[in-house]
Parts: sequence; C-alpha cells; structure tokens
Amino acid sequence: MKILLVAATELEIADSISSFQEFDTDYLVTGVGMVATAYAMGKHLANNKYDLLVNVGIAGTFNPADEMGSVKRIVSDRIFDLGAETKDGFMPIEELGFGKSIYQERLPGISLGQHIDLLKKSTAITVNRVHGRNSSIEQLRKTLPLDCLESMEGAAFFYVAEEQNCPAIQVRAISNLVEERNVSHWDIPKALHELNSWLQGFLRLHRK
Ligand SMILES: O=C(O)c1cccc(C(=O)CC[C@H]2O[C@@H](n3cnc4c(=O)[nH]cnc43)[C@H](O)[C@@H]2O)c1
Repeated sequence: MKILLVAATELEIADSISSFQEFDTDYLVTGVGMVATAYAMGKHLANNKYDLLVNVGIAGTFNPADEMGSVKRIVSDRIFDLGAETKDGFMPIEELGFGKSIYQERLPGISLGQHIDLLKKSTAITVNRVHGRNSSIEQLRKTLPLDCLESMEGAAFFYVAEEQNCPAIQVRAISNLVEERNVSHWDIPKALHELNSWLQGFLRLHRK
C-alpha cells in the first residue's frame, strides 16, 4: 500500500523519520494551519498518487476526562466558523449555499485492521485561532459533543483527500485541554511519544 504521511510540523513526526526511510514511505510537512495544509497537499498530490493519506499530529481536547497522550482517530472534522454572522447568530456555509464545512475520514471498502480499529473514534473542529479564552470556550462547549478535539489542519486535510478522491485517515494524540491559554499545562512530549509509537506500529503493518 503506497502511503503519504502528512504532518503540520517536523517536530510531530521527527521520531518516525527513520521508520519512513526504512519502510520507504513518503511524508509531507505542510506547515501549520488550513491554508498551508491545502497548498502543500494540493501541490504534492498534483504529481504523486497514493493508496492512502494519513494525517498525524497533536490536538487539544474539550473533554477534561481525556488523558494527555491518548491517541484518537478523527472520523469527522469541521472547518470551524466557515459561514456568515447574522443579527442573532451564525449561518453555516451549507445554508449560504457555497459548499460545506464538515469532512469525513475516507476508507471506501478498505480495512486497515486492528491498529486503526482499536483507536477511540472522535470528531474534531479545525480552527485558525486556537481557543484560549474561558468565555469563548464555555460558549463552544454548549454546541460541541464532549468528545471533540481541536486542531489547526484536520478538516483541510480531509477536504483535499475528498477533492483528490483518495482514501484518508486522521490520527491525533492529545497534548492539551482546550482551556484558558496556559502552555505550561500542555504535555507535548507525551503526546509526541504516543503518536509516534502508534505511527511506527501502523507503518510496520502497512509497509509497501
Ligand atoms: O502556543 C500556543 O498557544 C499554541 C497553540 C496551538 C498550537 C501550538 C503548537 O505549538 C502546536 C501546533 C500544532 O498543534 C496542534 N494543536 C495542538 N493543540 C491544539 C489546540 O488546542 N488547538 C488547536 N490546535 C492544536 C495544531 O494542529 C498545530 O498544528 C501552540
């Protein structure tokens, strides 16, 4: 199976780069955010074809019960705030008639086995501005499922996979609770360790 690993930063996959070389697997570092992700993927996929795209990274969680470092499979991801403000609220892009904001994992008739099946499934939102103020987080909690993650790339990754009609999965390890900004609470080393352990196991099973 020809796989492309996609990550926002080199830091997120640094511990697996020797495995990519060992298993002859391509990887793409896009830069942080939806615009950088869509541009880098579109450019790369114009000249390269894959059987599976895999987006990996760290993420924030809205669920205080989630353990730092836990690895989740994002099955549905929404471009947050894509739409228009109205007098009393918000009109999503779907209602405006200009497209959609929710994108899904894509595994048409493909089984990737237990290594992916055993991961806990989650939904996510993808943001340009990381939530870090109590008032906006409290507001958001009223509308989101508790089991929801936040990243800065995921929905853009699924968008490009859909445009390219290519199978795609997204796997993220939790580095922080979405709370009032306090980076000292984040556990990026644990998230990176768990993410890369998962990734190396996955590559071993799905090498070319
Ligand atoms: O310093 C900060 O406030 C800060 C905020 C968000 C992310 C970072 C990073 O250094 C990592 C960038 C990377 O991490 C993903 N990520 C991790 N946690 C979250 C989150 O709570 N909300 C949104 N994105 C998150 C994101 O996908 C970035 O690519 C520093």
